[in-house]
Amino acid sequence: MLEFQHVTFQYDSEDFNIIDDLSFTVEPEEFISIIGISGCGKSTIFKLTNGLLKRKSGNILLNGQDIASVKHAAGYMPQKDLLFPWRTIEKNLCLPMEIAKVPQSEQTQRVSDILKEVGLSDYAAKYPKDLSGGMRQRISFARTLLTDADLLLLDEPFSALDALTRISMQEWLLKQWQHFHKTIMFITHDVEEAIFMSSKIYLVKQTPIHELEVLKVPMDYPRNRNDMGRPEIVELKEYLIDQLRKQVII
Ligand SMILES: Nc1ncnc2c1ncn2[C@@H]1O[C@H](COP(=O)(O)OP(=O)(O)OP(=O)(O)O)[C@@H](O)[C@H]1O
Repeated sequence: MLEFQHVTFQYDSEDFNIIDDLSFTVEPEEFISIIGISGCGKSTIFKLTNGLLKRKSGNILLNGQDIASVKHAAGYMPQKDLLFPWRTIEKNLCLPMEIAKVPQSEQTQRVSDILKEVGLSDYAAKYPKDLSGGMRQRISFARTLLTDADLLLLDEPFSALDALTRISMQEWLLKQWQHFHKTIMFITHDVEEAIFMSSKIYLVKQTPIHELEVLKVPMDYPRNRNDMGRPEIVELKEYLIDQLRKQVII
């Protein structure tokens, strides 16, 4: 379980706490989405979770331990795939293991296994430019899995994809989540995407972020897009849009 306990954070260049006494929990193996308007501090929550930023006060615990002391605590997948264009897909996937000095034979085996899992075995020797946007995001997700973290932080991973690829990637990611039993925290601006993917939505209602409103999505897995038209889902969608719209300054 991930626990934020009274966490406060301030950027050096700002004169206020962007995260202000924030507490919340995420249960193991859940798929949750964080939604909020642009610039409200969603990515800051991720950067505090993966240790890129240091909190001013409070605790961030993973299964009861200070997250900073947990090995391979969180895997991070950014919006852009960040694959090196001069490295093959296999070599891109090996990179974190090269840094961790994992033996070569183990690297090759693990990359071969993960490529099979994500359905891209035929692309090991190709370069990122040979892959579509959706395929590159699948590779990027595979690289996040290779961190061995149980908690995956996915920061708007599908925002640059066209609408149809995005829909198939959503379905693909849900299958991966169910297969690998990871805890996923997912940032998106897209209310429908958040509802379709998540068991719970964590809504940012104000900046500085003092609390997150947690809304349960009343749909079972596996998800069916036809259920998106059910009255309680439409009601949830309208509530979320309404809450976000209130905060947008035009
Ligand atoms: N390194 C930094 N130094 C100072 N301020 C920063 C820094 N990084 C982000 N901010 C500010 O903190 C606020 C929150 O940023 P953050 O990236 O967490 O928001 P976000 O909700 O993820 O935004 P978006 O949805 O647009 O990606 C923004 O106003 C941003 O300008």
